[in-house]
Amino acid sequence: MQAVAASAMRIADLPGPAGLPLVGNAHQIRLPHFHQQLEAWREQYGDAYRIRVWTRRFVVIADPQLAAEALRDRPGTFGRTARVSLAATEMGFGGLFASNGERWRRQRPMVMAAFDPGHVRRYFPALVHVGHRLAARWRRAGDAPIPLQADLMRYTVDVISGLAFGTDINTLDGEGEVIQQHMDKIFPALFRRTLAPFPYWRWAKLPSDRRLDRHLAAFSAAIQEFIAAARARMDADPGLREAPRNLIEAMLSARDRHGLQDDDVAANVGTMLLAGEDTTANTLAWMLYLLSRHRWALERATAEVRRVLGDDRVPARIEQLEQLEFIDACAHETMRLKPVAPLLPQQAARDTTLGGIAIPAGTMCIFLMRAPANDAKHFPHPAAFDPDRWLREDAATTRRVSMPFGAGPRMCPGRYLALLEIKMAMATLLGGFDLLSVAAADGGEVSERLSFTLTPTPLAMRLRAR
Ligand code: HEM
Repeated sequence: MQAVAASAMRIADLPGPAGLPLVGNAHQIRLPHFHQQLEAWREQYGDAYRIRVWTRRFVVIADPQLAAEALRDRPGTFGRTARVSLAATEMGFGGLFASNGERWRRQRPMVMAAFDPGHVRRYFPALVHVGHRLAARWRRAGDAPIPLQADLMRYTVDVISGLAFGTDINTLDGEGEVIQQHMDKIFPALFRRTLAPFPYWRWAKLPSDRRLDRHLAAFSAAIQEFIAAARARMDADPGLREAPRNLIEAMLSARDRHGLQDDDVAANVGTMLLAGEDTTANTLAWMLYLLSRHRWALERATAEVRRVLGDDRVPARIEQLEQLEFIDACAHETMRLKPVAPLLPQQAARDTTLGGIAIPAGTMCIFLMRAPANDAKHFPHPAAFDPDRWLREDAATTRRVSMPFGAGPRMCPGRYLALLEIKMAMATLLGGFDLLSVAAADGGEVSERLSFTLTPTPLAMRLRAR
């Protein structure tokens, strides 16, 4: 990243869609389809253009090299937008994802340690246990349609609370009220608030804001329970202060030594639940949908799982998951076509230039992450579902352009866990069941909706136990 050169192009000189006097381009944007609108404008205006939403000006960048350059230059030059930070902090999630600068720097190593491959591998027996519960849940469903995303979210929340909080909340065996039903409302609300023209809810609350407050209160009570349980374990066994076994214990023991506050601990517990739930569950939902539409790939994936598992119906050893090459390729191909983060908004923390464009401090940049990964310039037959492109010799180039976990120092710390969870769920499903169908629960078309993450229309899955 260079300092601003006198010859740099001004944002006002970039091409972009014409807007109306007051609203700019706001009237052309429907939030659930914001990403598709930005991708369509990219076809017209190229890899760098500008838009205005009310008073806020955005530079939209779809060049993968420039995106990687900016994402690497964090926390110094770019960071999460002030809107995301503020809206998340107001809702109680001012943890790692929403922080910038020193506050981010202080938290990142702790989170990285909690999700490092060595730690995640030690958790594997508990993951096997959750896999068995998922299989049992699906066997209980029999021939009935399975609400795919809802079940997958039970799975991901059970995994994350076991791994990061040391609490077995077991929502997979339950049917009633679960923590996920609050998270379902919180994530989309956070997204809406980050793009709202002004923060009206600070002055007057609509009925939807009051409902959100109730969900936030219930969610916060659940978080406090995780923290209280961890405190009780640490009081009973003071040795855990020196050798914490999971993220929540690490944060509690670092609280005194590294100046973390109670609020930081709660904010990160909430952050991990949100960041770990929706992302992995929706990636799995998209993957099952795409496999159901490409029967040849489904058959190959099924054959691979059954060969590797032998007599097991649920994986018993991590080495089995590590042999699932084709499943791994299917996961990457799914994240190329349906990345849960098709765009990454960032705000410039200081004056800079990016690709010859002068970017003053405070400018909002939106990096389009899916567009280049679906461009014939970088990928032959970009619209095809072709997992083999990840197994070919030139896969390294493929990986440089498709960046589903982001890039640079803020790259997703949960990526190793996410891929392991994905393989565990897929092996449990294909090992123990035949996948009959995945379709929109209402019988209509399956479409994309952006609500912080890219989600499919609610899906129903049918299985037959082997
Ligand atoms: C398939 C699943 C997942 C995908 C596609 C995904 C994707 C992403 C992306 C794109 C980012 C932004 C990276 C950037 O700014 O460069 C991110 C950040 C983050 N992810 Fe994930 N993620 C997944 C699963 C998880 C899991 C399982 C966790 C663990 C709980 C997690 C925790 C986080 C956190 C805490 C951040 C913020 C990191 C920071 O700002 O330093 N994610 N993720």
